[in-house]
Amino acid sequence: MTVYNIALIGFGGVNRALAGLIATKNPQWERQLGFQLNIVAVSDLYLGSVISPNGLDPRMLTEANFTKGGFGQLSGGSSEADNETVIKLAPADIVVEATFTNPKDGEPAVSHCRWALQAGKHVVTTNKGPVALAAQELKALAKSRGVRFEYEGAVMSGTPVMRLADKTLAGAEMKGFEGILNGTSNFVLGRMEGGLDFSSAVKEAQALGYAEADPTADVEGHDVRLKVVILANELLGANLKPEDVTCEGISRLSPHDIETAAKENCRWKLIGSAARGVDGIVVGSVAPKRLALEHPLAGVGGATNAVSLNTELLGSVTITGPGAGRVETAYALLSDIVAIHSAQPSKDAKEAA
Ligand SMILES: NC(=O)C1=CN([C@@H]2O[C@H](COP(=O)(O)OP(=O)(O)OC[C@H]3O[C@@H](n4cnc5c(N)ncnc54)[C@H](O)[C@@H]3O)[C@@H](O)[C@H]2O)C=CC1
Ligand SMILES: N[C@@H](CC=O)C(=O)O
Repeated sequence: MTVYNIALIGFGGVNRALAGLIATKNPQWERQLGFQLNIVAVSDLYLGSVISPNGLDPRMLTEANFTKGGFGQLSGGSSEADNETVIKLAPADIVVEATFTNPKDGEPAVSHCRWALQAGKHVVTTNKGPVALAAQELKALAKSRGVRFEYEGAVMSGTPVMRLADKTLAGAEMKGFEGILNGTSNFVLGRMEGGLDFSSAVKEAQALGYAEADPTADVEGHDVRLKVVILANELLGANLKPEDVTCEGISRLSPHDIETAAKENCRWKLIGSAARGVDGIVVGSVAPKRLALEHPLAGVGGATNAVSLNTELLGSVTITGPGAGRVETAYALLSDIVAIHSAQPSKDAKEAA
C-alpha cells in the first residue's frame, strides 16, 4: 500500500478540512485512488508546530479544541510555529501549504514552497501568492529536484479549471477567458440583491469559510487580480504581474445600483478576464459588470464561480463549480496529490528498487 506522509503548513479552514477528510476517507482512497495520507507534521502561526514521524491522529487534530500555542501540549510539539524546521526536517513526502495569501510578495508562503522543493518534497498549495508571484521559479525548482509543484485550488477552489485547460483542452488554442473568480464577492452581491447590507453579507461569507483572512482582498478585487494573473500565465503563456492587471472591486456598488439593475433585468457581477490581442500582448482586468439576465454568467449565484474559456478550435467552453469553501478547497489539495501519485512510479516500487 502506498502511504504519503504529509506536512500541513497552516491549520485553518482548508487544511483542517483536509485532515477531516483523511480521518474518514483513507480506506476509500486506498481502494479507489491507490494511496492513503498520513499527517506527520503540522505548523500553524497560532497553534504552534508538531512533528510526529509515525503520524498524528487526524480525528484528534480536527476535534481537539486547541487554543493559542496548543500544539505545545502534544508529544513532539512546540507552542511556536517553526515552519522552517517542520518543512525541512519532518519526514514528509508532500508539504501542503495553506497559510494566508499575501498578495504583495507572496511571503512567507513562497519561502515555505522553496524550502520544501529544495528538500526534495512535493508541494501542493491553495495559496495564490506563490502561484501568482513565483510560479516560474518554483516550477523550475521542482523540476530540478524531480518533484511536483501543484496548485489547482489557487483558482476556483476544487473546480478543476487549470487541469481542464492544460490536459483536456490541450491543442484547442486558448485565446482568452472571462469569468466570476471570487466566491465571496459573488455571494455578497447575491445577498445584497436579497436585501442584506454589505457588511452583514461579508460577515456571512467569512462564517462560511469563503473569505480571505482580510476580506478586503475579496471585495476590492485583489483576489481576482491574482487569479487573473495565474490563469493568464498558465493558460495564455503570459508573464503578467498583479500590477499589470487593472482592478476595481464591488465595494463601491450601492444597494441602489443593485436594485436598479434588478429592475432593469440586469445583475452586477465581478468579472476577471484576460485576452491576447492582435499584437500578441495579453491584457487582463478585474471590474464589476452589469450583465443582462440572459448572459451565461448572470445566473451564477452564491460562492459558485464560472469561467468561459475562449478557444480557437472549440469556441467558448464554460466550466462552473465551487469557487470557495473549506471542503471544496481541501478537495483541490487531494486532486493535486492524485496528480502527483499518477505521475510517478509507486512509492513501493521506488523503495524496492
Ligand atoms: N477558504 C477558501 O475557500 C479558499 C482558500 N484559498 C486559499 O487557501 C489558503 C488557506 O485558506 P483558509 O484555510 O481558508 O484560510 P484560514 O485563514 O482559515 O487559515 C489560514 C491558517 O494559516 C495560518 N497561518 C497564517 N500564516 C502562517 C504562517 N506564516 N505560518 C504558519 N501558519 C500560518 C493561520 O494561523 C490560519 O490558521 C489561503 O491562502 C486562501 O487564500 C484558496 C481557495 C479557496
Ligand atoms: N476568498 C476566496 C477564496 C478562494 O480563493 C473567494 O472568496 O473566492
